[in-house]
Amino acid sequence: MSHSLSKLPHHEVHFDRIMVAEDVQIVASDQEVIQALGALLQVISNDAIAARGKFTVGVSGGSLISFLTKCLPKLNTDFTKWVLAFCDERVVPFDDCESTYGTYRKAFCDSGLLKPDQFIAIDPNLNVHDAAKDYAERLAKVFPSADLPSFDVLLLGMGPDGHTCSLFPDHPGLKIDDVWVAAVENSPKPPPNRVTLTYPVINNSANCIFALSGAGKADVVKRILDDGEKLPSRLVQPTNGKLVWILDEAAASKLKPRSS
Ligand SMILES: O=C(O)[C@H](O)[C@@H](O)[C@H](O)[C@H](O)COP(=O)(O)O
Repeated sequence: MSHSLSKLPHHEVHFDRIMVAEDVQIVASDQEVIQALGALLQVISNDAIAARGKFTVGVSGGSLISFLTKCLPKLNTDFTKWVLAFCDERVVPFDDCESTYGTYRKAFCDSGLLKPDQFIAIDPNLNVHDAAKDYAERLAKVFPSADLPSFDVLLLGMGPDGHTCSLFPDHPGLKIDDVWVAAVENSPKPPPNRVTLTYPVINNSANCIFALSGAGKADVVKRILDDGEKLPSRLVQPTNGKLVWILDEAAASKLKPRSS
């Protein structure tokens, strides 16, 4: 079954208004971001495992990895039931320092917390277009007979330009809504060749969690959470799922005061 352009029901993507309630958690520092992220993962993973015998999580690169290295080892969860896929991935060899899977494997498999076969990794030997198609087929094995994958949670980062996954401002990937995984050839954030989940998959997740820290994100956090600017991270609008922003005070420093 190939998730080619014609395969998916056309997913109307309306972003003219913010449709989901979002939970904005502002905590003191990145340490508390890590704690809050861990607390959510503990609840979501145990609920998923109790309900379906497995926990499907999409992970991102960047600073999220260091957050997870600090919080995952403290979780009380059955890691053998975790299935980890990538919200986006760079199409480079796994031993390249830019490989997100390679970084996760070093961080979590060398320590024995997770096993390599718990990760749904890309085939890095394919060109970026074939890697995207192939990745969709790999995801289809995790979500058999599903029109769209429904992850229990996607763990998202956000760049200072408001990108998330490998969906960048003014980039054609933003409009791709009839495949599960899109190819990105000219990412403004190196390396250039990536695959990324598309919004139909992202917005079909039961939970989307942004975990951000640092003053470098303050401007774009304001543009998104106060001004509602339609940057890629703002277009994360889970249709039936929950949207959570975990921000430290530095990242939230330009936000208007919010009622708790
Ligand atoms: O592999 C990637 O590049 C990421 O998936 C990317 O989307 C990342 O989440 C943001 O660029 C934020 O990165 P930082 O958290 O390091 O700022």
